[in-house]
Amino acid sequence: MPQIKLVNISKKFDNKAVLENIDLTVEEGELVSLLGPSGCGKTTTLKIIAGLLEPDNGDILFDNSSVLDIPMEKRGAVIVFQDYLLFPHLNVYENIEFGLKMAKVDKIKRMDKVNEMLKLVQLEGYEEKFPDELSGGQKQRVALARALAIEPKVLLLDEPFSNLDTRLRETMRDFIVEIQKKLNITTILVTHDKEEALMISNKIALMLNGKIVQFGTPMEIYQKPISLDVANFFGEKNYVVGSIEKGMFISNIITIKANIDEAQRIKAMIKPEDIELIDSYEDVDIKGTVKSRKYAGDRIYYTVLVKDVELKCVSQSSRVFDIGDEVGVKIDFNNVVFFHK
Ligand SMILES: Nc1ncnc2c1ncn2[C@@H]1O[C@H](COP(=O)(O)OP(=O)(O)OP(=O)(O)O)[C@@H](O)[C@H]1O
Repeated sequence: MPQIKLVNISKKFDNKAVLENIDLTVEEGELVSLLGPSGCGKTTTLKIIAGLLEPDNGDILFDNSSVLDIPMEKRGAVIVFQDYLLFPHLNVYENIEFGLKMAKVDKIKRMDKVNEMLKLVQLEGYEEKFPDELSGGQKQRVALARALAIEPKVLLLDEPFSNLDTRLRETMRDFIVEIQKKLNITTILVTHDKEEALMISNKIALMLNGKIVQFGTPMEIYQKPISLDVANFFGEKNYVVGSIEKGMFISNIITIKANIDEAQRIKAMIKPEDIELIDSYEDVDIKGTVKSRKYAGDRIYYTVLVKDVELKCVSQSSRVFDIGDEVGVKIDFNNVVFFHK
């Protein structure tokens, strides 16, 4: 299964830049997510890799050879779209068989392959069913089986879970990751769901406005965002403004070590989950007052006023505080990230 390399890919629609200088390397057998908000160019990137669209500039390499001049059907990359695009007049067997027929694979081999795929996606016994007799999860498994039947080198998944309810979404995620690992197939998945990308990817390419703004492992990208835009994409954060003097970040509410150059205005990012609230009589340096509380079952969201700074925090502790309570505020300083303002 090949390594995929996008080199300086750009694309315009109606004179509007949709992709700008995209560079991306997906190693053999890796699952990489293209993550980003609606309209940032994820699907366009996927279509360019598959050969459904041509880039205006740049190159696409599979194992270091350009595939730009190779037509879609010979490129060895298949896309599974979010609406599955099953043929409604063909049954499950015929849907899975379709690509093999197009490739003129002989009948016995087709039968073997379809049966292998039915087993892989656990749909044995469903051969005669038509798409409208299937649940969303089953349709998706047929679409996956149809895509994998032709033994592609590259699997491209466009929001494959977005039409499924939460429970089924989790099951299908695990299922796809399992199959992807089993076949060791190089896979690129498009999603706007940050949690999904964090949970299933080897690496994430975060796209904003037609550019890849950060590429890294889920932990790198979440813990060490390189910009405020990246940080904010992953949810609400606290920003405390201060300065750097002699290796220390100094602000109104915290003074901590910071290994960055001296600067007058710096923002320290503190994630809500890195703040713990404790009873105020315990031994803590920072104290505050609970301003608001939102109960979300397994978590509680609080805002806490520390001097003139309002901090958001999320707690999974069984200790519940009331609005107006005086609390101790413990911050995990190891996870603080600094940005120049
Ligand atoms: N064939 C086309 N002609 C003109 N504009 C297009 C075409 N395809 C996509 N676009 C535009 O390009 C931009 C990027 O679209 P794309 O589908 O790649 O985004 P996306 O990140 O996949 O978004 P979504 O998650 O909503 O599908 C959008 O502004 C879209 O309107």
